[in-house]
Amino acid sequence: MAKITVNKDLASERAKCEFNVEELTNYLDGGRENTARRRRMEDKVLSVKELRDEIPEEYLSHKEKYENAIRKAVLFYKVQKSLDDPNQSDHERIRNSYRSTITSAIFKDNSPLTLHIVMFIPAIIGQGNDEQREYWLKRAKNMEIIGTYAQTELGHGTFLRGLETTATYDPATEEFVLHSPTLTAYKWWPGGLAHTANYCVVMAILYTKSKNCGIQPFIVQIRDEETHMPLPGIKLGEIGAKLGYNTVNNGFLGFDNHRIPRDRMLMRNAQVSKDGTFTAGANSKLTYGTMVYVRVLIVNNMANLLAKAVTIAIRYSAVRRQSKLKPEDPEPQILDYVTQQHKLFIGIATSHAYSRTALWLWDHYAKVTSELNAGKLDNLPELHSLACCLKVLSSVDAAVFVERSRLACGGHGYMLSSNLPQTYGLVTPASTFEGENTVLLLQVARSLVKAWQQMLNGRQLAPSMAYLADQKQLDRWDGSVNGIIRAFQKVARGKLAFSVANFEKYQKMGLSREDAWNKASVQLTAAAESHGRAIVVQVFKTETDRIASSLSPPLRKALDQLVELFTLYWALERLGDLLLYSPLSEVDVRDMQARYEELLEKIRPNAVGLVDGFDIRDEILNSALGAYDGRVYERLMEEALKSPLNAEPVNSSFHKYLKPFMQGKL
Ligand SMILES: CC(C)(COP(=O)(O)OP(=O)(O)OC[C@H]1O[C@@H](n2cnc3c(N)ncnc32)[C@H](O)[C@@H]1OP(=O)(O)O)[C@@H](O)C(=O)NCCC(=O)NCCSC(=O)CCCCCCCCCCCCCCC(=O)O
Ligand SMILES: Cc1cc2nc3c(=O)[nH]c(=O)nc-3n(C[C@H](O)[C@H](O)[C@H](O)COP(=O)(O)OP(=O)(O)OC[C@H]3O[C@@H](n4cnc5c(N)ncnc54)[C@H](O)[C@@H]3O)c2cc1C
Repeated sequence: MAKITVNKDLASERAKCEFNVEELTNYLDGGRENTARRRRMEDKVLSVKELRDEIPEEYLSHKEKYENAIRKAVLFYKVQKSLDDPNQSDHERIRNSYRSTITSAIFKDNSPLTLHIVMFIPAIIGQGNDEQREYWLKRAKNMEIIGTYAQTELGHGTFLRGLETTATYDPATEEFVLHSPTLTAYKWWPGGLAHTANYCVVMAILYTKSKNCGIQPFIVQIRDEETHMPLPGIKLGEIGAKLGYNTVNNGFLGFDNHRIPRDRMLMRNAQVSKDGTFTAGANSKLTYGTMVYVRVLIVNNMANLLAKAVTIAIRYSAVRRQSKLKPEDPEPQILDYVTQQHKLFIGIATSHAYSRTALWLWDHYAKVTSELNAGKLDNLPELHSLACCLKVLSSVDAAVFVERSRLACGGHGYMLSSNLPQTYGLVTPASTFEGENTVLLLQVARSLVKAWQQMLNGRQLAPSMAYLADQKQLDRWDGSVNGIIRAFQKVARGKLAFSVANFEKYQKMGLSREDAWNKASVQLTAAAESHGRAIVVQVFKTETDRIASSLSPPLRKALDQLVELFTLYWALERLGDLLLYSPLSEVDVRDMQARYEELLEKIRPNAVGLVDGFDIRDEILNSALGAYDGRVYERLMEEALKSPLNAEPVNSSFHKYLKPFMQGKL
């Protein structure tokens, strides 16, 4: 194997790291065996040279990008399948692979099969009855059919009760007639829908016996299994170029009185019998279950994407030298500027925070799902609220800190060869998809207002909201991490109390409940955001304490520093709130600021070790700035030379346009 020459600044950073990087990687992976398994899988996938791109994806046309992505998706799926452990349950498989980012090595802009894996199969599992699961899952898991999740329409994404696609039951033929009555009823956005999928789960308003029975899921064939031609009564296409996700093949779909058999309605929750009698499920919101599942997955996805961005930016900042700190000294590494540390260390801490929170949420999701399967629905509202608020916070923070990582790399961060713009293109849509963030915060607010009323009635609250019932004042500011967590809870409680009071005041002033809610909604969403912050800091602290207790002291210390940095960062970001709702004094603020700056200094020698600990291979980072060896300038030049414009010294446009133009002949 060729010896790697590592940039000397990066090498000396690695030499001064105070903990064992491999121990950190094992901790993040959930044990040495998981690390080994992940690496074996990466080795195997990366050994398939056909999965690599010869020409950088960015130089392909839109059509070529799609075709190349499909070529790789098929191969990638086969390789992954050959590595599957058949003894693992779906839950274990997802839990054990939560740190797997290998998809990024193959697709800079995501796979056209993502929706098949992430939503189509889960929708069948969550919405299909036993018979339907037996039939459709086998076909979907064997890739005999490829599907997607078609819910959003041109006119409605958020407001599901406003969807216009209808599924009208015809008892004479025992069929549903799917129809898009208007242009705005066209399904719009589903990944893989345009040219990849031949089936999809369609969410449509069910009409039977002339009654609207709400949104129900239907499994619909949209293309012929042999020719892949759209079936009669189906209009299909691609929605066009986007900020990111360009290889995901997002599509549109319209129905012209398209008929499907009765057994194509997924009937786990609600049913339509042969004569058209509708039987409602135990809770109509169980139909929204696939979205809850994906919101839970998104939290982890955000942690992984942020880990990628911050690895690139920290390594680059160790290599890059610019300006002067002291006139007599050489130009320092830009990582020595405390403002640079302030921009980036929070990204490392945030990735850890959401990685821990995502696992905690996943286990909670698994517990509630098994309760639902046993007919116990009590914990569904809390799960919905938690999934909404953690999806919102993780997607907002990831977008902010990925973009900050890009900006922290100066001009080179703007290059696609840094892979930072594409990473931003992968995180930013998560603020919109799977429930637009403001809308989800309003769902959280709704659950908090309900909890507030339950508390006033002396009822017990769900565990994640129990702190709302803590009436005790926070008498003293002790500045400890646990003290700050309690202060965050006081902030959330105080903001909620204030928004509930205003909501009630607006109603007393004569506004309808709905108008009062709308008028109070800025405060309500702020309360929901604070509730989310309180949960994340608490889960980050308690889960780190729980899992890290057996680690070596130097690693334990480094992790504690990240927890403290995260807590202090948000305390300083939310000073106004803390001053309003906790006994914080000016002296305490100055003390927090000083501690925060001390922490940056303490973390500084470990910064490269911390991102090395994420253990994201060069092939996955896909970045000229972030590679392990730090050959930043050489790689930037190598990537520049791949530009098709560099294939010839003079471009033909010179003779065609520029020359005649400069000579006044054009
Ligand atoms: C919730 C809504 C906003 C409102 O719905 P309604 O109008 O029907 O509700 P009401 O206001 O009447 O009632 C509210 C009531 O219901 C409760 N409720 C609501 N939702 C739920 C729920 N899900 N579960 C339980 N309960 C629920 C709520 O609490 C209220 O109860 P009370 O009355 O008691 O107070 C709704 O309209 C809504 O959800 N809108 C959002 C729509 C949405 O989310 N659409 C998503 C479309 S699909 C999509 O966007 C796909 C995106 C692409 C995803 C790709 C992700 C990839 C990355 C992650 C995975 C990585 C893995 C990598 C794998 C690899 O590639 O290798
Ligand atoms: C990359 C990407 C992939 C996607 N993939 C899929 C897919 O595979 N399948 C699928 O079905 N869909 C998919 N979607 C669609 C996605 O789920 C919707 O875009 C999303 O749910 C938001 O809905 P909307 O676009 O209608 O936004 P809108 O609801 O129109 O939002 C616009 C603005 O209105 C505000 N707003 C709306 N309602 C309210 C309210 N009640 N109170 C206050 N403010 C409000 C929002 O806050 C926002 O500021 C995808 C979207 C993207 C970007």
